[in-house]
Amino acid sequence: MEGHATAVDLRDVMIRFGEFTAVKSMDLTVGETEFVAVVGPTGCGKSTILNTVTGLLKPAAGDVRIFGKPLAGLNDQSGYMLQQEGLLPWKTAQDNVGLGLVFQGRSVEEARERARPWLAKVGLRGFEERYPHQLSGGQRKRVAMAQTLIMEPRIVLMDEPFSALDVHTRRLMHRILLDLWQADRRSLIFITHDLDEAITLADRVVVMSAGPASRMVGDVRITLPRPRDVSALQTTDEFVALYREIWSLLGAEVEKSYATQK
Ligand SMILES: Nc1ncnc2c1ncn2[C@@H]1O[C@H](COP(=O)(O)OP(=O)(O)OP(=O)(O)O)[C@@H](O)[C@H]1O
Repeated sequence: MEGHATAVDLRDVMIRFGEFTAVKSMDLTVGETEFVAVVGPTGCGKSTILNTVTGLLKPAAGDVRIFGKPLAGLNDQSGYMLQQEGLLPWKTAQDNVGLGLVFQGRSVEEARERARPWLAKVGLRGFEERYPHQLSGGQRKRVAMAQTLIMEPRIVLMDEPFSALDVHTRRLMHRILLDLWQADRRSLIFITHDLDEAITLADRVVVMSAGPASRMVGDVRITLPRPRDVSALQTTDEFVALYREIWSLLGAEVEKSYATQK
């Protein structure tokens, strides 16, 4: 594992909703500068795992440690970016980016001051005064990304953040995310259905089995050198070999999941 310290350490975690066992036994470790993607069939418990890392869900069994300490209550070291970006429609891009700072008690002026360079970092200089409905889907995602990262969480959690975007915009988002992450490496857990996306971005791809009662079935190190050229990468022999290796694990689980949902 990369990174000197372990940021997230889930050991034999079981998550239940009443009588329903969503996750039977999950082990997941993520280093403090490591980018880990989690893939698995629909309903296997990927979001459930992220919610466990945030402290929103309590495991029925097992251990959750954040930077070595057992997680009690909410994880105040994590920042969460969801699939639905949740921008406030009545606030401008810069006020949406600064929202977390205002919640923390900073003045609106200070929040705006600090939001502006973040908008520039995600390529939205000049868009400060736009409202969410005046932005494209990809631009709204960039605002949401800045809104998460401005808080400088030590652990960044992303739940299918780009799944609603077209393939070109998604690739642009990959480039922006990798540039930001490489400039200031954090522990990052990225949930996706898209194996190309997982391999393009991550240091490791963790594969979960079909649910219910899912578990980890694979943990593959992505040896592709960084910095990565997201447009050229996917046709390289190394990428294709990694895709095959991981799909040999994931494909079987996806088939199982189809079989139970027919
Ligand atoms: N609050 C809840 N109450 C009951 N069951 C739940 C709850 N939240 C999730 N589940 C169930 O737990 C399982 C895992 O859900 P989760 O949303 O984590 O899956 P996922 O892998 O993120 O799915 P997808 O890929 O479709 O987004 C599913 O069977 C889901 O129906």
